[in-house]
Amino acid sequence: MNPVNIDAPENDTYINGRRTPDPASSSINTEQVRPPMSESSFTNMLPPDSGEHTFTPLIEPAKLKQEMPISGIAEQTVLEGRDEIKNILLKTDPRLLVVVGPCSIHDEKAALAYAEKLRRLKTDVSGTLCIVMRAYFEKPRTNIGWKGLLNDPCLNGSCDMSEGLRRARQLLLDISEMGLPVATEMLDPSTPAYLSDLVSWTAIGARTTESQTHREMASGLPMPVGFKNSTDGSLSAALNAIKAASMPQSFPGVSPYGRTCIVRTAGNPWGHVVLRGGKQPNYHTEDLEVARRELKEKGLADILMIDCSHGNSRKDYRKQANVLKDVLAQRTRGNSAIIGLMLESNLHAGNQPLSGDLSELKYGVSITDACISWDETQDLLLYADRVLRTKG
Ligand SMILES: O=C[C@H](O)[C@H](O)COP(=O)(O)O
Ligand SMILES: C=C(OP(=O)(O)O)C(=O)O
Repeated sequence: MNPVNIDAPENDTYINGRRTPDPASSSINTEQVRPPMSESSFTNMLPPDSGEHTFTPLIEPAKLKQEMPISGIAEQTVLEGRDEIKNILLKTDPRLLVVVGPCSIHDEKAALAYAEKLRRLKTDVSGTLCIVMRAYFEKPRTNIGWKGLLNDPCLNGSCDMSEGLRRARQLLLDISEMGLPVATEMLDPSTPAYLSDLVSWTAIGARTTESQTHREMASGLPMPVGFKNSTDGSLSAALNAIKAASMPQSFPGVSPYGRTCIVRTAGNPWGHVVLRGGKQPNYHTEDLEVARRELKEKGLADILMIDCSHGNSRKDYRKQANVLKDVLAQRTRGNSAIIGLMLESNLHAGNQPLSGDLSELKYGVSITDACISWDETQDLLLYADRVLRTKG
């Protein structure tokens, strides 16, 4: 837990537990700053070889929201999006939920251009599909790599998370004001306090579904939450997560005013599984039968969402179309558990490495997982709409 003293001026930095006043606002020589008792105790707790740790306070969630308040239109989009998704989960709305968009957002201009195209398409297919845009700002990495706009918005390792939070919130406001509801992955437990009021659907990823911390976080989220199956393909962690997150939980967390405190949540009844494949894809008929049996054995609702990317496409974006078509066919043949799909899509197909020279980055191309292009996305969603209209 971050030991930062919330009463300290916002721009002070902590080095090995010692407060260092913001040089811009103070002429005190940092060598002369004697840490108060609690801070020196913390310093003593660090192992002698721990190197240099620094602690830079972030803006309080309540302050960020005050600076960048949700507008009436944005709030309406978010709440309507949540209600539509809940009705799909209850099966009172027969449409298919489609969470579609970039693997990660690194360029807001491209994200808004994508959102504008999706907004127009959403209207055309609204009779059969409930479209929600992926706006992912936090990337869980298998080992190392860029961890998303929130962590490193300047893409250069400077990790200016204050800027990342502002830019993520601004983009969420802009997309919601266009009337397009948004989905994201919540990775760091401190993120929801800054952004959750602008999100209609949340994923807990394959690498964190088994984590108690993430289940606790999900139990307090105000929107439906999809739990991915584990990276090896097993489902049990996701099923246990749905149960854990549906219950009231008590855990240490951070208040809207940035203070560590005991959080008590009410439980989130809207948890469901997202099948994303693992060592093998898990979207075929027999996989869905197994998943439905496991849901039943656990006493959970007969609800499945299928991620066409990740393990289900064997990380080959060109296979996402096959997955979508196969799952649609299963649904039109009568598999009533299938309530939604996920696609990783960007303005342009494929992906590109994040190298040192940012001027080399191609516009509208993912810097994390490879995505299908906008043109292919549009064709696929129009295809899904046709299939669902004719075959139900
Ligand atoms: O969707 C994103 C990635 O699959 C996930 O962040 C893991 O990526 P990595 O294996 O490239 O680290
Ligand atoms: C990281 C993601 O998925 P998963 O957790 O399934 O790997 C993602 O959807 O961006």
